[in-house]
Amino acid sequence: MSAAAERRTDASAAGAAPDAGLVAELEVERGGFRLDAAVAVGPDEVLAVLGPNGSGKSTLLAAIAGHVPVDRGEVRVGGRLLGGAGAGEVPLAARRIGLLGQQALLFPHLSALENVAFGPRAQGAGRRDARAEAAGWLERVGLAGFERRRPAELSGGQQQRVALARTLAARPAALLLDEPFAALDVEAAAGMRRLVREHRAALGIPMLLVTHDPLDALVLAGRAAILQAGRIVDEGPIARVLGHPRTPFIAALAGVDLVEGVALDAATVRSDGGLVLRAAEPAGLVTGAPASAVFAPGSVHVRAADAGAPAGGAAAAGEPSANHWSGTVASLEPTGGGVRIVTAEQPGVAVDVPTAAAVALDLEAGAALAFRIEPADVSVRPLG
Ligand SMILES: Nc1ncnc2c1ncn2[C@@H]1O[C@H](COP(=O)(O)OP(=O)(O)OP(=O)(O)O)[C@@H](O)[C@H]1O
Repeated sequence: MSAAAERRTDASAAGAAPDAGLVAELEVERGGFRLDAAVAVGPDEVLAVLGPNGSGKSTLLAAIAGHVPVDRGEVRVGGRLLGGAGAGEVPLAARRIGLLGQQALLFPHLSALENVAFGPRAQGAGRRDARAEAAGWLERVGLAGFERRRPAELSGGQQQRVALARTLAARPAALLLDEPFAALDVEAAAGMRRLVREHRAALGIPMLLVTHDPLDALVLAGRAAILQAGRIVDEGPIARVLGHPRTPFIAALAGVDLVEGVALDAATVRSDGGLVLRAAEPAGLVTGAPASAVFAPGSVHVRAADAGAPAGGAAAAGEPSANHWSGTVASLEPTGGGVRIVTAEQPGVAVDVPTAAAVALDLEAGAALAFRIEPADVSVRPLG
């Protein structure tokens, strides 16, 4: 089995039979970059693909769609070989893998109707039938009456809806979306999100969604795979992947603090920076083994450090007590309804306080603060 296959995202874990959906195992070399990844998406499932810039998300989708050459691997939908190194003989149009990107990329010289009719025509439909089907799709995406307009006569949001209609009119067996909402304003993006959700559910086809927005993943997908430097480093139900991130990138995306260290006991993690975090429930940590703790920046209680008191509730022996720490303010950033505090002693840990608390604390750079978090607000896990 290839390294990619060993790391294949597991639709069966979500109750789906992977062979009935989209299964891709791919190795791609591209300008010094190497992608070695495998995904499995159930027949009626949405998998969100998240990852930092340059981690290979677009390359993964383009390789599945057959737009970049694949060194090794294959793409199957419903068990049919549709792409990959051995699929050279399957013409692109016959692969029936729909790819919708950030830009609509419509044919500029064709009307909206002719753009959408292109797929049915390429699949052998007669001119009249293809146009009737295209008109139906334009109506479904809310563009009845816009049939004769050229792309240049449509707004960006309307163009993207034509592109969605064009993709779906080609009756894809699988749908790949590469940040399709990124270039749209808030209202147009919300409309597109709703259309994608409705139509994908109606078609019952596997969908891969590349996004930078954790809300897109929450609203549209059931599972998420995290790509980093061309490899999938985490995969699972959205709630677990975002709720207890395994990488600093996802922790930042999900807006939580991730602290890595070693386990002191089954429920306690000590970071390299000396922070000791204990969860309310034992979580199967093995003493001395790598482990991580996660908490929301807003769940931390903050007070001014008592002059002359031991730092942050440290015990007499100098060992910090669990869930207490102290620090001096290194930076203060405004957040939605308050202030984000970062200390010089724990630069990787953000703490959020509401505006009223920030005012009461008289926050300023260099201020000495004491922090406390309830065990019930800490989640711990083994690392790796
Ligand atoms: N056409 C190309 N030719 C050569 N290398 C490319 C090409 N497109 C992308 N790459 C390289 O492949 C790597 C992965 O890029 P890719 O666009 O897949 O990442 P991404 O995760 O989608 O990034 P982003 O979030 O910025 O869109 C990058 O190192 C990039 O430089």
